[in-house]
Amino acid sequence: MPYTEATILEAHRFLTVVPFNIPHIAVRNSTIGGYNIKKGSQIWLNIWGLHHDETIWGDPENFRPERFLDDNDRVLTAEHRFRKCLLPFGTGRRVCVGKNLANNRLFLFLCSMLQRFEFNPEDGKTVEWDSKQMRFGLALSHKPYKMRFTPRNK
Ligand code: HEM
Repeated sequence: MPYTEATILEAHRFLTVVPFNIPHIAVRNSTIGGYNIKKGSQIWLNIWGLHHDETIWGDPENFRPERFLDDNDRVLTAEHRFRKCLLPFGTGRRVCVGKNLANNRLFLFLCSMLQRFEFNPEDGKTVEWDSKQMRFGLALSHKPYKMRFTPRNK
C-alpha cells in the first residue's frame, strides 16, 4: 500500500513529533560540517528545521504524500535523498528503539481507522493548520480541535 506508507512518511516529516531530538553530549572533540564541537558540548539536533528546509523539500508547508513516491507510484527507497533527510526517530547509535514498533502501529492504526470511519471537521468548520502554532515540548502536539468520525457502513 504505497500511498498509505507515503502518507505516514509525510506525516513524520510534516509533524516532526520530536522536533529537537533528545539532547546528546559530545564525548570527544570533533568536527562536523566544518564546525568544531568541543568535548562535553550539548548537541540539539533540529529535526523540525531539517524537515521544513525549503532547499530540500521545495514546499515543506504543504502536506503532500506524493513527494515520497517515484514515477511508478512506488515508495522512494531508503537511498533517496528525501528518505535520508527524514529523521523522525533520530539517527545513529541512539536511534529510537521503538522505531519499528511505532511504524507498524501507525500503519495498522491508520488502515483500520480508514477502513471503518470517514473523518471530517465539525459541520461547517475547517481545521486551521499552522505548523508554527504547535504546542512545544519534547514532543510537539497540535492545539485541540474537533473531528467527526462517521462509521463507513452507515
Ligand atoms: C512516532 C513515534 C516515535 C517517535 C517520533 C520517536 C522519536 C524518537 C527520537 C527522535 C528519539 C531520539 C533518538 C536520538 O537520540 O538520536 C527517540 C529515542 C527513544 N525512543 Fe522513540 N519515538 C517514537 C516511538 C517510540 C516507542 C513506541 C518507543 C518504545 C516502545 C520508543 C522508545 C524510545 C527510547 C527507549 C529511546 C531512547 C533510545 C536511546 O537513547 O538509546 N519510542 N525516539
